[in-house]
Amino acid sequence: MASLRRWRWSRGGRAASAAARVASARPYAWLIACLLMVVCLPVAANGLQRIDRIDPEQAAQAGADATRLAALPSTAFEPAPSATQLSGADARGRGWWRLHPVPSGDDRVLLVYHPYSARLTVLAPPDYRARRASIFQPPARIAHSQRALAFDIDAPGPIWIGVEDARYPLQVALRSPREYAVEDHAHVRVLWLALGLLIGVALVVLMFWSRLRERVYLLFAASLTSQLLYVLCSYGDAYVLPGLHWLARFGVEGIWFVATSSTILTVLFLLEFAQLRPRVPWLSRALLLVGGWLPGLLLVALVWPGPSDRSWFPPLGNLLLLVANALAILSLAVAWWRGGRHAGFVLIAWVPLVTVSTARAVQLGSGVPLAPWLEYGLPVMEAFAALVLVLGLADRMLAFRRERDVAQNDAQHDALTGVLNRAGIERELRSVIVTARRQRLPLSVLFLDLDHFKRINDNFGHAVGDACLRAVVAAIRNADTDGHPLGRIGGEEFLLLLPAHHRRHARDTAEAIRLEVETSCREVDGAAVELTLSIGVVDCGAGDDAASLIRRADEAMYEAKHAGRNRVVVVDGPTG
Ligand SMILES: Nc1nc2c(ncn2[C@@H]2O[C@H](COP(=O)(O)OP(=O)(O)OP(=O)(O)O)[C@@H](O)[C@H]2O)c(=O)[nH]1
Repeated sequence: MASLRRWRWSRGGRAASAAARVASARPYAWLIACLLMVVCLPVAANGLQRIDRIDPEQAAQAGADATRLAALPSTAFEPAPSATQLSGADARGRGWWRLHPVPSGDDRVLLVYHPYSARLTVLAPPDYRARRASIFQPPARIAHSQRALAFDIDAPGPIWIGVEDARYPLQVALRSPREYAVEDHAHVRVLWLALGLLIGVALVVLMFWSRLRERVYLLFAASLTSQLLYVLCSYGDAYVLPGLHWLARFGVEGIWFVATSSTILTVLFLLEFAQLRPRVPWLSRALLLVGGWLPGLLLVALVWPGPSDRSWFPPLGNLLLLVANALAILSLAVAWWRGGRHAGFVLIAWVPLVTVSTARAVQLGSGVPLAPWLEYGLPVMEAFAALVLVLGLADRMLAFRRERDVAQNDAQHDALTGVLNRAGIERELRSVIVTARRQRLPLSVLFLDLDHFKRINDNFGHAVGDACLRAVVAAIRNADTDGHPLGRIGGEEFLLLLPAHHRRHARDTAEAIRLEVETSCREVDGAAVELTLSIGVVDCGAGDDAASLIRRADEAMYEAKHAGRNRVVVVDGPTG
């Protein structure tokens, strides 16, 4: 046994060092490394010499009675093909087996892994009294996870196991209590690492929804929660968790209900998040039918009172899941190909998840034992998908923010000249007044108006008039190299804000602008326009607000007009 453990650990060690090499080669190779570790979780010899399958009819006649089972003729037993699993159950998942343990003087634990829907009856030495268990009937004192149903074996001798409702061959093993504890801890670590991630992401997404009230967040959180619940129920851990043990009363039908609800919620989330409806209308309709409406009908049929036989459910449910998965991948691929960036995110998240969930559906449907990679494939890939989709949500928020910024920019800027529009410059003025007051700094405002602009339009046309407005803005920027806030507040009227400028300093800037326009805007677009500016300058007084500053600057500009245009007029503040 010790050499076997050494071999196992050296195998795990080689896998880990190989994984480390991969990790240095690629940035996301840690994920592959994690998967390798999971796939290479130690598998011990199972402590059994042989398993015999008992003829179903003769086992039924003997009932759950070890004495009568032991008295069956040798023709009632046939060696099972494998000494690690209870294979050969009938179509309803029923059967009886006799286990021959490897002789040992130590106490051991009989483990039946991943029982899922199976209900067990175990007759074991020394007393051979019937002990019944399933994940829906957990023992009163829980010492381990529900990964395996465990029965203490205190004495040598054959063990009898009766199974009902098994959906695939069950793996069995006899281990020492210590070995059981070690392997169970390894399992709990891996499982709860993945589930913890899922829970964390679901909570964060729920918080986002509580503030943003966008349906896509709610659907995402609901999809994650239902996936989490499915893993917890199918692994049996839900039934030992406080607040969830009541789910045990629904048995395996409860698991089917959760699985189908999870498919529906996930499909609704995909449709919304990847914007499949506008991008791939036909495919999204088909997806909604196969992944939404039909599973919904199945759910209604499942809870509908009537005949208790629900064996029709798993094949139908699994079939719908497989078709919905295929449709989802196809829809996402087409949407991505048509430029849907978020469909790309979902594809990256979904392909591994769909692969493992399809494999799980095939495993459940075909009755092959649960493989180690598949045991953790589902929770690990769900956690991976959750993380990628959070990235996708962040990307979606970024795209919305960019759109909002563009809209905000458009709303505050003049399309013709690119400077702030009236609303934009007034907002800026209110802000610089507050700052100037807080910092006890001066603030000057220039009101600039083109002289005889009507004539330019009349003589040269509006196109030249527009070009003149752009030329004036360029000239103002040339003269005011510090790029102070500039806005167009009317047809040919501009406002320039000069924070930290005293009146005299502002007058110099205004004069420089006036001169620049006069000299550089004589000709625009080949037209001899001879542009000039009349400029009013005021500084911000104690009693000023944005409106009074603009009004006083406008009055100063009018004084410049009346004084003959092409000049700068500075007026004193109301209170100095
Ligand atoms: N090309 C062009 N013209 C505009 C635009 N907005 C307003 N205008 C014109 O600007 C002219 C403004 O004329 P007025 O208000 O009479 O002023 P003015 O001719 O410059 O005369 P003073 O200001 O007194 O020197 C009008 O003819 C408007 O049609 C614009 O975006 N493009």
